[in-house]
Amino acid sequence: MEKYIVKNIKRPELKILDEYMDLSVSTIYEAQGKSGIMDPQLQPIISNTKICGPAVTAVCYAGDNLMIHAAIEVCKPGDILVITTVGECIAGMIGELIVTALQKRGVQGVIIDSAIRDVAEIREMGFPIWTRAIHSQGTTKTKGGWVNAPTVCGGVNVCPGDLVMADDDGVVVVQKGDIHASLELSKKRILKETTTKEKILRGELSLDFYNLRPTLANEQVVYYENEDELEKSC
Ligand SMILES: O=C([O-])CC(=O)C(=O)O
Ligand SMILES: [Mg+2]
Repeated sequence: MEKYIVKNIKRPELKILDEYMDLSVSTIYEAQGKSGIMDPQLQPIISNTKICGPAVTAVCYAGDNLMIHAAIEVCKPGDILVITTVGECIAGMIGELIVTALQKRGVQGVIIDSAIRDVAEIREMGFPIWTRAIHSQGTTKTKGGWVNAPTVCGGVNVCPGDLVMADDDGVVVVQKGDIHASLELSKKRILKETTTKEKILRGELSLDFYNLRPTLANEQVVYYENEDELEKSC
């Protein structure tokens, strides 16, 4: 299979990325019909952080980070580098030095379906990464692969230029062609949740406004007035 690097990709407009920043991973995932969410084992190394931007992808061979070095040159400010490997990999594919280079290019953050190292330093640098593992084992820089090829990260298809959002809840991907529709659906969901929250704050019970009492009855869940009544029935 031909190995390649695509230097220029189409990215979503900045205006729409700004609008997405008001959303969250869980909202987008729900609005997309419960899809696009990565494996929850990809965890953030810094909490209370949200990133949202176009995906640049790097596909490396396990234990070799040559294609990450090649990807750095292709990244533009605001990009999110999505790194996957051919073959399972728990070696520390990126560390403080690569993160220094990524920060210098204005990359917002990294999603990596393998491992990283130098975590204390990267936290200190305030650079957000969602990673499957942390491991000090080093890598080689000898094997060709792909930059800006379609890939699968954390179980989700990612194409270059897709929108990636990551926050404390995980990582979600919005395919390029769905960006406008997902935004509208997400906004609708936020409106609905705002109304629900207002009801909760007014003291309304979710059992009533979701009309869940018939469901409890259908599930044959029985109410007792107190523990004595329960004991008597046993
Ligand atoms: O150099 C590497 O291969 C990974 C690393 O530790 C760094 O980027 O600092
Ligand atoms: Mg290092």
